[in-house]
Amino acid sequence: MLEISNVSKLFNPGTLDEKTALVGAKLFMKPADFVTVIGSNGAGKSTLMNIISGVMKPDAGEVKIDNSNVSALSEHQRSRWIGRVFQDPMAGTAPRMTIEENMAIAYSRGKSRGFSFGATRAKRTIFKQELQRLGIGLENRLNAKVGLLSGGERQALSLLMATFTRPQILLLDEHTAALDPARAELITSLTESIVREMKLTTLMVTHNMEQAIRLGNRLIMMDKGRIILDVPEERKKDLTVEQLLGEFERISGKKLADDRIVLG
Ligand SMILES: Nc1ncnc2c1ncn2[C@@H]1O[C@H](COP(=O)(O)OP(=O)(O)OP(=O)(O)O)[C@@H](O)[C@H]1O
Repeated sequence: MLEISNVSKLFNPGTLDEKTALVGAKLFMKPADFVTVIGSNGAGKSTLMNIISGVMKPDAGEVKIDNSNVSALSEHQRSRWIGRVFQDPMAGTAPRMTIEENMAIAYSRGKSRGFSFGATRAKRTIFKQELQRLGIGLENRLNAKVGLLSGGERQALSLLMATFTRPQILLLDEHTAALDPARAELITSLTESIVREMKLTTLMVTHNMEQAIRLGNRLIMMDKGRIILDVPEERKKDLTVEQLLGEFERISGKKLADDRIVLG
């Protein structure tokens, strides 16, 4: 489903500010794989997400979705296959537009030109049904400006908008990190149910070790631009946070340095 082969990325090459972000990164994900990603500061996690979504081009290597090489396609061209939710609740939605208008934009993703952004009665019914899944009453606030929603409400809407056209790949970029614990838990459980129901192939970066172990069927750990550990479902089930930190230390020869680490 998603195949990343030998992807490398170096920022500011040949300058004092040279930074290695990815070194020959390889990752193969099967359909419906839900992979959590943890790693030290500057390990390359966001760069990996940016290269998959087309925000950045790698210096070398390829990204394939469903066996098609998408490396030459822009972020916009890839958006019909990729849904993404960012850490910042402000990032995934248009604040000056209403919930309904935001939903209409997400709904039109991947549809042909000439598709109207307007919300017809039929579309409005679909939007309401979808919003009901979130269980936070947004279906009764279709005309509310998104900028007036709380961070948790906006993140729930972003998650819905990123997924309701069933993307081939869902990228979750620390999408619960900016929320308070109760809202983070709400978004986490919504994520779990949407991913499970839609069988979405999902890659989720998190700084929450407990969440990384609990969610998904596979866990990868990154350090210095490389995937240094890939834990399959059978091993992940019984893993503890202490064991995970120990594994990191054993492989990388240092303690996990992550200033946003949450042990759970
Ligand atoms: N646009 C950029 N310009 C220059 N250097 C960059 C850029 N983006 C990332 N880097 C550098 O590339 C490396 C990898 O960064 P990246 O943001 O992918 O790491 P990360 O694993 O997401 O880190 P964190 O968990 O701290 O957010 C770091 O050294 C970072 O400073």
